[in-house]
Amino acid sequence: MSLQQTIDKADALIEALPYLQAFRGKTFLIKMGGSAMEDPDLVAKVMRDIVFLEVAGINPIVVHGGGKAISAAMKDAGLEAKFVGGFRVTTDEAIDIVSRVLSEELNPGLVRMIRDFGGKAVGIAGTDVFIGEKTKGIDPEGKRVDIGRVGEVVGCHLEHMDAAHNAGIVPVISPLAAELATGKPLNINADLAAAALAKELRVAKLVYLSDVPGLMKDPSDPSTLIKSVNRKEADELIADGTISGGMIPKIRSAVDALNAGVRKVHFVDGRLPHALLLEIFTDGGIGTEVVR
Ligand SMILES: Nc1ncnc2c1ncn2[C@@H]1O[C@H](COP(=O)(O)OP(=O)(O)O)[C@@H](O)[C@H]1O
Ligand SMILES: CC(=O)N[C@@H](CCC(=O)OP(=O)(O)O)C(=O)O
Repeated sequence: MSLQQTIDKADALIEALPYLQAFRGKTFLIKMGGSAMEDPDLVAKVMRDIVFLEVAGINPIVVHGGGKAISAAMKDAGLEAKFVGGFRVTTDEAIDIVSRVLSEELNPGLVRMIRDFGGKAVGIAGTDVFIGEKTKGIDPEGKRVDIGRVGEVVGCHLEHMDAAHNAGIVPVISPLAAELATGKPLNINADLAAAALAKELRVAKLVYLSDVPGLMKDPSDPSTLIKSVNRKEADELIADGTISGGMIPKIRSAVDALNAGVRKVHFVDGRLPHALLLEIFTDGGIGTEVVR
């Protein structure tokens, strides 16, 4: 490596200086999408970036998804994965699979990775954090239909979170809620779970890691990345059909979180090495920022 290359490395650290100064002591909520969790090597790189944030004095909280892994496990069990309005139809049989995949496979895997990089992490079942109520799905004709054990978040218990925070441990939370009426588990869309907690904690940043470079005018063309969007523009992009599928709950909950006082929301490609650090610590960023 030439001397100049070595100096460039130090420049990168200096570019991060104002951000490190601004963010020390702040809480960031990072939603790790299931679509970015397929390759364990790439997931491990994200977890290493999270350890970096923690060492830099930021309090990262991870809420993870797992839609793809749940669908695969359902298929193995001979069940068909069906979605209504972006929510998984979750029968009594399916909720057991959802709970198992999230709590016994994906959640401990993320915790282990953080620990492997010398970080401290604790897995927290979403049922110990989120209080939920059953919700209906909206079918393509706009009708409300029963979709089983699916919920929306109506409140959060923060005791486990506070304990983790005070001990300097990264909480890793699954997207399940305990039903208010029965205490039984409800399946929660992970984007909504992340936004609910971000709102409750009024975090400085909410970051969605997914499998696309960010919000795009044409989802099949990365050169159409939208670098920055405000709440009004986001609504227009939903109305004109630019935003569809899994991006709808993300952008809706982003706007919701901003309305509730969250400072900034980011959409970043979780498969790109160091995307999280590049978005947070460089002047240009690399994904989409959603601002008020
Ligand atoms: N305008 C858009 N820009 C980017 N992605 C979009 C857009 N509209 C729809 N999408 C889709 O949203 C998907 C991300 O949502 P989802 O699959 O639910 O991810 P995750 O598992 O990370 O929550 C992308 O893979 C893409 O196909
Ligand atoms: C109700 C509902 O749809 N829950 C989601 C929970 C996981 C999730 O949201 O995962 P991603 O972030 O990978 O999409 C599901 O069962 O797929």
